[in-house]
Amino acid sequence: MNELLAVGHHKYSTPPPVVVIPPPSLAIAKSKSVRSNASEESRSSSTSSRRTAPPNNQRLPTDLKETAEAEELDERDEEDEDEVVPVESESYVNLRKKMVNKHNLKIDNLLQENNKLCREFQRKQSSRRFESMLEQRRRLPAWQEKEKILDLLDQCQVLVVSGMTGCGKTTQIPQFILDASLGGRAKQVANIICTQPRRISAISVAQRVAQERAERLGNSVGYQIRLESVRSSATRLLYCTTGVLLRRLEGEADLKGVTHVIVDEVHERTEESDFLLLVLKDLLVQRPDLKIILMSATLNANLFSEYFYNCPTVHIPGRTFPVDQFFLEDAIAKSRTGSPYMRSGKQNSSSTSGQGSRGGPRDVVDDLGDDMWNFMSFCKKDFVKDSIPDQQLSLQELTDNKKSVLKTISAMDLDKINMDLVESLLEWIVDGKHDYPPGAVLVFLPGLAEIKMLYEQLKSNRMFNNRGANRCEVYPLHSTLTNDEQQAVFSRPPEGVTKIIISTNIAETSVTIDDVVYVIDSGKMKEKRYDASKSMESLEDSWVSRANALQRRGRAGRVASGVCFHLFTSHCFQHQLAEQQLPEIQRVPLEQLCLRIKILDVFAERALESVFSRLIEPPAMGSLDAAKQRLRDLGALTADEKLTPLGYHLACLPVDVRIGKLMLFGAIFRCLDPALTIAASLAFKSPFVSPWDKREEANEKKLAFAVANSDHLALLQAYKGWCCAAKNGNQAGFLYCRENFLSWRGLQEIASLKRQFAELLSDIGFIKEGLRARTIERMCSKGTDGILEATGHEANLNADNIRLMSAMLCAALYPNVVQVRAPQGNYKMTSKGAMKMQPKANELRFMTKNDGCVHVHPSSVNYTVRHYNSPYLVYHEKGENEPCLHQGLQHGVRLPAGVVRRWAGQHGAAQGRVCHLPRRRMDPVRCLFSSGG
Ligand SMILES: Nc1ncnc2c1ncn2[C@@H]1O[C@H](COP(=O)(O)OP(=O)(O)OP(=O)(O)O)[C@@H](O)[C@H]1O
Repeated sequence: MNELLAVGHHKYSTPPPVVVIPPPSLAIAKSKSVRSNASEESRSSSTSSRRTAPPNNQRLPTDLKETAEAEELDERDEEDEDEVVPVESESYVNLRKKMVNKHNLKIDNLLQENNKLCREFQRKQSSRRFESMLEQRRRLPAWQEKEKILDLLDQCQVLVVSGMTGCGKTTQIPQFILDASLGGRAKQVANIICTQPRRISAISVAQRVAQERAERLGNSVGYQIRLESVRSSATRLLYCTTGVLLRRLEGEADLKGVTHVIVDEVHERTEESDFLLLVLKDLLVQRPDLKIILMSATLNANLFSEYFYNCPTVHIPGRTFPVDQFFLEDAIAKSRTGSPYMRSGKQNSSSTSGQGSRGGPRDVVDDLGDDMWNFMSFCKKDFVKDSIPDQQLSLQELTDNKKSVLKTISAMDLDKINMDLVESLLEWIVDGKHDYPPGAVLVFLPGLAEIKMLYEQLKSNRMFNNRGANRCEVYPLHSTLTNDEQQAVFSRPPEGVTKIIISTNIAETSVTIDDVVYVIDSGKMKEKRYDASKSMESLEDSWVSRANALQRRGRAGRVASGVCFHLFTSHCFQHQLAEQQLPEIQRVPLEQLCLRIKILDVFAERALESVFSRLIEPPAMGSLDAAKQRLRDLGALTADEKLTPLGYHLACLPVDVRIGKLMLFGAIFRCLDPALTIAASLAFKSPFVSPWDKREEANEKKLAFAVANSDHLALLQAYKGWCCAAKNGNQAGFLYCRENFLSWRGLQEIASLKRQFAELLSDIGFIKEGLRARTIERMCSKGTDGILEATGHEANLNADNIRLMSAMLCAALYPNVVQVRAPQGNYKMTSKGAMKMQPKANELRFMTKNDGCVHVHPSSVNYTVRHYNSPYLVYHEKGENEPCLHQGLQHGVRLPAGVVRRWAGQHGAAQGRVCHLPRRRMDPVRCLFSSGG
């Protein structure tokens, strides 16, 4: 196995290690001199008339040529006919190949290109389009701080810039640096990388900046995201995702040729950006000429400054346009809605929410009297008009008004997103019976499921479904859409049509949708959480932090004044929301990060503990020890913390390491499709559902899928059955789900994740190159998810080999092994003599190496099993604090309080092959093969 992985015999992969040819050293000018030239330039350009010839007009021939070029450029500007830089497909394999080739670029070419850029920039000053954009840019608060920022960058290596949303950090600051350098000599032209947390922002910001510079994207400004880039040899300002820069650092540790790295939205504290800061901190010593700029919302600027040896900070005061901020109480008053999510008496008594518990403020309001439903109808009829300001209401009306709002809030389940309220607000906005201007609406919901739910709900409302007049265009926006689909949200609707964008938090930072006037913030988001004691990662719905809420509000008011509705109370905003999210690094498993650290040359030889301790806010060292142990058990890391070939490949897969291992084995052993199905369900959640009142029936159906004592294989059977049923149409698929207690939405999610996983494997060269999730989706025919069609017969030769699947699961989940122990045995006398009786299921004992006795969970297909062919099982997850409950692949099923939140799942390994598994550090796959599998 090690050989397979090391030699990289998967035909598309570039094998480790990468040999990087050192690039020709480019003399990077000290920015001091860049600035002095630039200042001169800006002085000269401001004093001279824009249309007159440059000062050294005695150089006639060049001059004439330049004038002609200038005219040509201006014409091109106005006619929009410059050469288009094609969108390139940058698979990870490609990227590595390119990184090696790139250094062959001659320094002469670079200088020639720089010269051209400087000349073009000169001429641009007189372009009408450039001038008009400049007018707009000058009005942004960031412009007031331009000189200060450039001066500070002259003097120091690191700078933190903070400012309110929309003040111009992302679009302007990189341009200040670039423009200053373009006024200097060719040798001193800056080469800037600006990281963005998400691909949508990398693309849209690059597009905007190119527009501001009156040029085509891919000329001096470009972008690069995983699998796509628009850039050319002339690109000197590259917006890229943080992940892309980290990848680049894998092969190009010193970022030679780059003069500035700008890390945008550092306050988001993603795992990647925290890690990038650590890498850059080390790089500063190696590259004293490299400048680093950290850009952050107003919060937390000091933390970053302290991390970089108390570097200076610049705060950009002021914001662009005012945004009226409303909370739940105002939203209800405006929309006058009732809600099916109201607490019923039953819900009330079982409410787990702190806000809804008895004795809380809601109960006080409940005591106000009237039956709730009567009250709601009263609300709809007699509510005082919105348009009348509070001051003009009688005391009676005012009290009734406030009282009714309080009563509605008291009746709502505040832990749920009230889609009806969202719909009512949208009706209120689109109806236009208010004083706000027309404009697009951006709705923030936590995830894809909620987006689909609202989308469907709006489809049955005449105002939004366009069955009558064409009044609205509704766009979903989430990370699994293609770039083109995501870009659609930036399009302008026809006059009189309202654009409604329903988005996850991917539109929360750095994105400007220029016609957004209204923001509706559900107050919820999906957050990665990790329970180190249980080794369990999950994606949970949680309340946003105040910082998130402000970022969401900031999506309005960027080009005109705006309105934001938060669907939580002002009290909740002020007193209950956390100020900021916990940094991601403290709530995710650390295995992936360990691998990514080790893949970088600078850290390869260093102890992980010393690297982690230098992070801006290091995670608990206990979590690191657990992560290292898991990686060693998995065979990804050696005892002396070196990456194994498996570890190397896992480092390139941004998924949980066990899931990654299963995906790699699926590709290597040519049973890709089933491996991806299981991997996707491990990463998402089990599609099996178990309604409270039909648990028995649901369990029976699940047992019918059981194969080889395996929950994983049961799931595989269920998924295949669904695909088969769906061949007869969607309706048949639905029916199959209903009959078999499967979640249709869950199966859809698994299908979608499978396609994304296939893209990742293709990206690192383990399967056909160039596969994209969306292209795979287009290959779906009735009842398929597109994987078989896209990856081909060869990759799935062994897709029906259950024994091989067992072996792979065993290899991927090792060392999560449970030993099954039967009691000494009772004997029964029969006519043939004494016969050993099979033990009852509850007499079996399940032992793990570290936890002692554990139990199989009731939802597992193994719960009632009395006899196992093999005395060993492997599992995905278990509860550490409840050693008698053995947890597994299923997620999200609520159990009685105080027990566990996830259910068990286990996989029985084939008899005979795994008997040596518990031996320390034995490679399970080798073990399987050596025992004849
Ligand atoms: N696509 C666009 N169309 C029109 N105006 C835009 C566009 N992008 C940016 N702007 C203008 O530029 C301003 C600055 O945007 P920029 O993204 O640089 O702000 P920022 O300070 O980085 O904010 P944030 O941190 O919220 O992303 C916006 O407020 C808006 O006025």
